[in-house]
Amino acid sequence: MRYFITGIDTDSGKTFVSAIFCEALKADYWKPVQAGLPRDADTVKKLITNQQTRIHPERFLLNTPASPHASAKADGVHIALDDFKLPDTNNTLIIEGAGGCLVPLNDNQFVIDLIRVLNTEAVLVADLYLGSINHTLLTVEALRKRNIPLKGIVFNGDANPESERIILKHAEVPCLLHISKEKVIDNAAVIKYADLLKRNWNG
Ligand SMILES: Nc1ncnc2c1ncn2[C@@H]1O[C@H](COP(=O)(O)OP(=O)(O)OP(=O)(O)O)[C@@H](O)[C@H]1O
Ligand SMILES: C[C@H](N)[C@H](N)CCCCCC(=O)O
Ligand SMILES: [Mg+2]
Repeated sequence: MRYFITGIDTDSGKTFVSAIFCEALKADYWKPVQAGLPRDADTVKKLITNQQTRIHPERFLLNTPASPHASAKADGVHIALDDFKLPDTNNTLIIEGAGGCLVPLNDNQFVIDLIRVLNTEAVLVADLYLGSINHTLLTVEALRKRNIPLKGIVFNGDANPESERIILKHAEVPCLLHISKEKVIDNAAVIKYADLLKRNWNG
């Protein structure tokens, strides 16, 4: 199985959630497009403690922390969907996107097109700021429109029961995990949430 961790925006918590999924499922990790440093792959490597997870190299490692289409242009590189080949592994694979679903890879193609061609289920990370209901439901609608299966939503941030209720009602998918604001993001935080995820996980 493979899961594409997407978010409702950049900085929604995809890397933290990817580390939690890798830890819970002892899964491999792949960030196909990294724009700027630090490498999310390095962050995940530091955050996990299981010995089974393998970190696969990025297909595009770009210099500028910007939208991949712009970051690629600055490096004189062109990203095309044909450039991506799934890493060679039999293990469960966690794939992390860049920013949200409609972040451009080039002038015509988006992260959401990469999710589709990689033929993966998506997991949506939704942080809970004011405005996130709209961003979350728009993302769900974009995934639906392209027939991309959505495994569920991970809510990230201080609990907001009314936001979560209305999102889940319309998204018609389960909440896989709820992450609170943590003082420190470290191995212990990842293990704590990996244990919670395993309780909710139905494979
Ligand atoms: N629940 C949380 N509590 C405290 N800090 C958090 C939490 N979730 C995420 N963060 C912090 O917020 C920042 C952004 O999170 P993260 O890097 O996971 O976002 P991202 O969605 O992966 O962004 P990108 O689009 O750049 O890949 C990081 O510094 C991360 O440690
Ligand atoms: C550099 C950053 N941390 C992400 N990797 C890329 C975010 C692209 C966001 C583009 C946008 O939606 O405006
Ligand atoms: Mg990230």
